[in-house]
Amino acid sequence: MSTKATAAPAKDEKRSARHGTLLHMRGVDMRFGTGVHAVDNVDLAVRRGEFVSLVGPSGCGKSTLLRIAAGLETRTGGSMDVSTDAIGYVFQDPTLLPWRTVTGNVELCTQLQHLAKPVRREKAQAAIEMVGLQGFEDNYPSQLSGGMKMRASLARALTLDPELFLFDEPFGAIDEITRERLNGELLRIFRAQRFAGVFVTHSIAEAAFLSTRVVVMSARPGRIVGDFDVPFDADREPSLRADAAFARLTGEIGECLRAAA
Ligand SMILES: Nc1ncnc2c1ncn2[C@@H]1O[C@H](COP(=O)(O)OP(=O)(O)OP(=O)(O)O)[C@@H](O)[C@H]1O
Repeated sequence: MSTKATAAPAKDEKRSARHGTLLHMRGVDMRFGTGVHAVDNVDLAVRRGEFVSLVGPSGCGKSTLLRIAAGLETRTGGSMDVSTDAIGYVFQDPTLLPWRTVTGNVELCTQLQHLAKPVRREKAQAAIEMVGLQGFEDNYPSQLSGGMKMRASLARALTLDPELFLFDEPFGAIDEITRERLNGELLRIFRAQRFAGVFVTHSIAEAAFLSTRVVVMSARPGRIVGDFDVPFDADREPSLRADAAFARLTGEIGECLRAAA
């Protein structure tokens, strides 16, 4: 999918794809019809194998930026290349259909793509196993915990084999222990799939634990005011959160965030 607004889209798109850049925003701006200036002149490039978290004060335009990347919202300025059609999006809410089982929900996207039933069954089962929901295939959403619903939502997006995976604060409403477990599982999936990830969160610790880069946005209109490389190995254990280097990094990100608020 390309949503470029510049004069030479094909050339730029090929250049981005060659460098593995799946999302490239240049000077992206968003002013809503209500007069709210949500996003101000954002430059953001995300390559395959990068997991970029966006942190920033509430209302600074993080979700808006993600929705623009997904093509759910049309920017009012700047340009953007998205060099893939395989985009996964996980919302804050699991958005499961209550009348469908876990398998039925996970199959939904591939069903909308008109994939043959055996193919979508196979993809759904693989995704269900990837998120650790095996044994619950026939359960309905009302029979699942909040964490399990989120796993099902993640599995549904995984069936699309996303190359660009966008997450809008998916674990915000989940208790801390389950959230840490889901962070570990998402990291494992990222290591296996190597998509380009953009993850919106309010938690600095979650951002630093999951990401290869943490981008800090200012208060609205959201601008990028900090971009931190995360130096830890891809193979991260929960104990990393207690590491002195981890505390130093989250401290620096927190300082940047406080100055930006
Ligand atoms: N469709 C819309 N029409 C008008 N204003 C909107 C629309 N969507 C978002 N906004 C406004 O744009 C600003 C940015 O909203 P957005 O949801 O992107 O912020 P956020 O950083 O994700 O917030 P939070 O961290 O609280 O979820 C807010 O002031 C919001 O009210």
